[in-house]
This record gives sequence, C-alpha cells and structure tokens, in this order.
Amino acid sequence: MKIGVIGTGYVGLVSGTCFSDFGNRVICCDIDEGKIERLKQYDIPIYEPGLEPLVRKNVERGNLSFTTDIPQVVRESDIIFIAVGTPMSPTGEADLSYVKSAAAMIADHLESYKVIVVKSTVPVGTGRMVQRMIQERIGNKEISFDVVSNPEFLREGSAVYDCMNMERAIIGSTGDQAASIIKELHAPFETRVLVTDLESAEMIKYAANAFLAAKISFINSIANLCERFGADVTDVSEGMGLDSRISGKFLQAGIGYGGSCFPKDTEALRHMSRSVDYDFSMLDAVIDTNAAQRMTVVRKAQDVLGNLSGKTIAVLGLTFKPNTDDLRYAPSLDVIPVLVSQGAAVRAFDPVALAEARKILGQESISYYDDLYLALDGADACMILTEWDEVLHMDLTRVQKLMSEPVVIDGRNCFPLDLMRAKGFRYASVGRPEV
Ligand SMILES: NC(=O)c1ccc[n+]([C@@H]2O[C@H](COP(=O)([O-])OP(=O)(O)OC[C@H]3O[C@@H](n4cnc5c(N)ncnc54)[C@H](O)[C@@H]3O)[C@@H](O)[C@H]2O)c1
Ligand SMILES: O=c1ccn([C@@H]2O[C@H](COP(=O)(O)OP(=O)(O)O[C@H]3O[C@H](CO)[C@@H](O)[C@H](O)[C@H]3O)[C@@H](O)[C@H]2O)c(=O)[nH]1
Repeated sequence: MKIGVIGTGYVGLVSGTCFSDFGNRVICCDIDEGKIERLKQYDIPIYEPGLEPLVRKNVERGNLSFTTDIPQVVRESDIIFIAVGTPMSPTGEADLSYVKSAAAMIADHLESYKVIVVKSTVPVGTGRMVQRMIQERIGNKEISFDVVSNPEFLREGSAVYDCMNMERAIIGSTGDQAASIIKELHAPFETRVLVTDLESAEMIKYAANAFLAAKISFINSIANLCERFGADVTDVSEGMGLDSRISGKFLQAGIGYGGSCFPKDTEALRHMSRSVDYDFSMLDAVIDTNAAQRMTVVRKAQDVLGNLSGKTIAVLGLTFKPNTDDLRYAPSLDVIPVLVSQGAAVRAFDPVALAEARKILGQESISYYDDLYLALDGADACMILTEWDEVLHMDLTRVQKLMSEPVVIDGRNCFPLDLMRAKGFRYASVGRPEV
C-alpha cells in the first residue's frame, strides 16, 4: 500500500516508519521544513530509542521518504494518515486547527479514492466533521473517499516497540470498504482488531487515557493515605495488582502524570462532557488529584529542610518520564518555579532535555547539569522527579559523601527503604514510611 503521513511528530514518524517496515511505501510530510531537512539526514528530531536505525533501514530500502510537498503526498497515496497535533487550548478543549488545515489540504488535492485515517487524538465527532469539510470543499467533483478513525496508543520512550507490538488496532469507520482496507493494512502486525463506528473509536482513545490517568490518581490518593497510616504503597500496589481484574500496571505512585497526552486528553474529555451538560465529577477528581500530587515533593522538602530560602536543591530529571526528551506538562515545570519562588537555588540535571528546559525555565536561580554528581556536589537536598537510569543506578555511597546534607526527596520511589537507611540518607518518598 502507498501511505501518506501528514505530520511527523511522535505518531506520524513512528507509525509511518513501522508501517514502512512491513513493506508499505510511506511518504511522511510536514509543514516544518527544518524537521523534514533533519529527517532526510537521519537526524531524528525526537529522542526515541530504536527509531533512528529503523528510519535509516527503511529509507535505504526505498520504503520511506520525507517531503514538504503535501499535494504530492495526497496524489500518490492510497491511504492518508492525519497525525498532526491536537494541543490543549486555553479552555481545555482540543485545538483542531491543525486537523482542519490538514483536511483542507487533502480536499484541495484529492483526485481519486482515498482512505483518510485520523490517527490524531480528536474529540468525538471530529471524523464526521472532517468528512463534511472535505465533501464541502470538493463540491460536485466525482471523487469518493472515506474517513476512518484509527487512534494511536504508543507511549513515548517505547514508541517503536509499542507500535511494532501493538496490542490492538481500533478501526472506526463509516463504511465496510474502508474498514477492510485498514484492517488488511494491520495484518502483518498480527494484532487484535476491533471495528467500530467513528464515534466509538474516537471515544475509546479518550476513555483509555482517562482510565489510565484515573488509576494513577487513585494510587496516588492511596499513597497519601499510606503515609498517614504508616503503610507502604509499593506493597499495597503489588497486592492490588495480584488481582488480575485490577492488574499492577499504572499503579506506580509518584508525583502524578505528565506528558503530551494524559493532561491534555483528560482536559479535552472534561470539555466534551461539559459541552453536553454531563457532570463527569470522577474525571474532575482525577485531574484535581494530579495537580495537587505534583506539589507533594515541595511539601516534603519543607518538612525536612524547613524554610527553603538559601537552600541548594539538586533536581534529578526534568522530562515527564524517562527515555524521552519531551517536557510537555512535565511535573518539573511546575515544581521548579515553586522551589525558586521560595528562595531555593536549583541545580537541574537531565540527560537529554537541558537545552529545551533552559528555554522554558530560564536561568534565574537555576543552573543546568548533564552530570548528576556535579549537580549533587554540596547540595542540601536531592529531589528526584524522573526515574532515569542514571538516577536509578547512581552511586549512593558517592552521593551521600558529596552532598552537604544527605537528604533525598524521591517523587518516583526509586530506592528500597532499607538501602537508603543503610547508606545514611534521610529519605522521603511517596506513600512509604520516612527513613
Ligand atoms: N505523543 C504521543 O506519544 C502520542 C501518542 C498517541 C497519540 N498521540 C496523538 O497524536 C497526535 C500527534 O501527536 P504528536 O505528539 O505526534 O504531535 P506533535 O505536535 O509532536 O507533531 C505534530 C506534527 O504535525 C505537523 N503539522 C501540523 N500541521 C500540519 C499540516 N497541516 N501538514 C503537515 N504537517 C503538519 C507539525 O509541524 C508537527 O511536526 C495528537 O493528537 C496526540 O494527542 C500522541
Ligand atoms: O504507574 C504509573 C504509570 C505512569 N505514570 C506517569 O504517567 C505519565 C504517562 O506515562 P505513559 O503512559 O507511560 O506515557 P505516554 O507516552 O504519555 O503514553 C500515554 O499517552 C499516549 C498518548 O495518548 C498513549 O498513546 C499511551 O497509550 C499512554 O500510555 C508519566 O508522567 C508517568 O510518569 C505514573 O505516574 N504511574
């Protein structure tokens, strides 16, 4: 099959590359010329393990190419993926302007039958809107097309693995012909396929993300209770997870979820609910719990250090999770300004996101380190926000000696309590007794 991909962010680039690896001819396009130039040089604009060799392999095989020529992509493809961003607007609603402009570009260059696949996460009703928009724009021209919703479920940091080993493909369609074309396209992935109507497919994506976010907010609330009752949330999660109906996945307590998806998708779902006068109070609680959870590390630092003014705090990890350079809605972007506003000097360590973090957070009272030990040298406290391998495997004996005060506030529960006790740290983690 010939696939055109509009948008080369995580979803467009990773899914386009994976589909090319199964023998399809894929052309990825973007309005960002700089991004396309970099991709042509195998300079991958995102940090994503395993992606560069897969891109290189498929470009060299002639299965994958990059262009800014969107009309060419529309003309030469049988299937067109819309994989543009749907960022959060100031009201919480998903901003559909990129989806609309992609749909307009497709309509303006449509010459023969195409299946238009919306891979972006879009509010329920968007597929129908895209269909109407394109139909209106092509007017009386005798060209047929179908719109399919095929939401993407990959995670950043394991995106290539998730795409190649997808657990399911959701295909929401208005017609049998388009559904079977997209079903056939997924055959090499040997995955479960669920065919639904357009609206249900769009809802599945939001429901899945909101449910996972709810698991996180739930376990974080249990963690807060564990702290008050002297229980250990890591044991509680494990015990809960032994029930296969619950499953232990997404029950890791910490400083709450961040990233380019959960915060924006829970807000968008809340906006959708309000638009139909439905009071989704459970979702409100998920979102509010997450916002409050971010600040628990600041409170713990105050409990241990007292006034933060004049204290030097080494913050380890800036990205919203390890193995990505994505800072979108990362807890660090909320926590660090609060530490600074309380008079602390922050030393920020991250293995991949320093340049971007510097642009967002600035330099006032913040210095940036790509060496974790330099950041910790002479610090009054260490605050862990991302469980990077560098953090999980740091030499604790060395760290204990380097720090001015051996205080670790751990927002990700990286270390066993016994180990931290034995190494001589004062250790405050999430939902576990203090050491
Ligand atoms: N990031 C993820 O892990 C992930 C996972 C699943 C689903 N999603 C969803 O997929 C969508 C894309 O997410 P992302 O993180 O890949 O987005 P992104 O913002 O990182 O990238 C989108 C790309 O689309 C390009 N673009 C915008 N308008 C265009 C147009 N008219 N023509 C060509 N290119 C255009 C932009 O220049 C940008 O490079 C979103 O709806 C998101 O919610 C993201
Ligand atoms: O037990 C857990 C699991 C995750 N998180 C946090 O939750 C956030 C999101 O993590 P993850 O889901 O691994 O990353 P994303 O790349 O944001 O992927 C989510 O969002 C994507 C975009 O919609 C979906 O495609 C994926 O299926 C969905 O997992 C991160 O801040 C994690 O630290 C926790 O706090 N506890």
